Amino acid sequence: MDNTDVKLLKYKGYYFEGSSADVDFLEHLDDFEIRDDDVFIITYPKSGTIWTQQILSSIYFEGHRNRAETVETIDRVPFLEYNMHKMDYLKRPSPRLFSSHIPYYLAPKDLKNKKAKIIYIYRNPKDVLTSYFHFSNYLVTLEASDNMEQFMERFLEGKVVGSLWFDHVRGWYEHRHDFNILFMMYEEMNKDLRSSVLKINHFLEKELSEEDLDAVVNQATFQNMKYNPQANYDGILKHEIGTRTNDGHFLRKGTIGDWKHHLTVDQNERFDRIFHRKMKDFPLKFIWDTNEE
Ligand SMILES: Nc1ncnc2c1ncn2[C@@H]1O[C@H](COP(=O)(O)O)[C@@H](OP(=O)(O)O)[C@H]1O
Ligand SMILES: CCc1ccc(OS(=O)(=O)O)cc1
Repeated sequence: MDNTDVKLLKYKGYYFEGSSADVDFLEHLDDFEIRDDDVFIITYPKSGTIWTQQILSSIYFEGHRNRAETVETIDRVPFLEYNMHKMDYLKRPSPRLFSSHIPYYLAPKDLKNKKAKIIYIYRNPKDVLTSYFHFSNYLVTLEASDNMEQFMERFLEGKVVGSLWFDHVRGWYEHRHDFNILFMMYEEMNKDLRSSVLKINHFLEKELSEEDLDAVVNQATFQNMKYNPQANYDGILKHEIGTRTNDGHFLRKGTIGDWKHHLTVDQNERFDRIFHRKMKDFPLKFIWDTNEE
């Protein structure tokens, strides 16, 4: 695998995708001016970011609900730390929607005024690992691996964009009282999309007609997103950053438990041992399999 375009940037102990992150911006992130009606999606990579971007922008923008809007997902809900299109975030009209993979300790200090809202999506880490393995081999700026063993090693060391999954999820959860934050589980969204959209809608204090709600849910199904270029970051990934293959999609399988097809028995047992050690006493539950309640 060719890794010549890979750029991993470590800033304050956390790994960013180095070709898109701007160190000057990061240095001022703490003072980034937050508005009360800002909404942030915060995730560890591969946990359902683009899905929630789709849901949020459909809730907020009627044009998007009726498919009249042409702006790409990435420009509707831009990444705070990856300002790909050099937007002036300070001049964006309210309500501003942002996504981010930052850990809790890099959050702008104004976010602690508890008015702006954060939606934190978490996903079982074996599926995160599996999704991330494929995505790292897809995007030219992420380090590709020859096999799962190699990638799993880096994931468990935290030498990937997003750093260590365990620290990210624990960090945000343990500091939840500092923020106005809703925790959503990828697997619950997957099992019951409509209830999840309603939960998000309620948290956002938005009122949508039944018809609008149906449109939001309909546009956020995997089938409807998978072949929609806007819902796959096609513009930015295929034409700006670059991919290692032409036939992939950002949306891959969108299932629960795909890790079972990619981890060996030994790898799975090792993962379990580390998970149980690192997540001991962690109260959020995880769903590992599609049949699990
Ligand atoms: N509508 C949807 N339903 C289910 N999964 C979705 C989805 N939209 C995106 N995903 C999945 O979310 C993962 C990407 O997360 P992120 O946006 O945080 O990088 C991918 O997982 P898979 O690689 O397992 O398919 C992708 O397919
Ligand atoms: C802004 C587009 C983009 C860039 C890099 C990504 O990778 S990761 O999720 O940070 O690993 C995703 C989206």
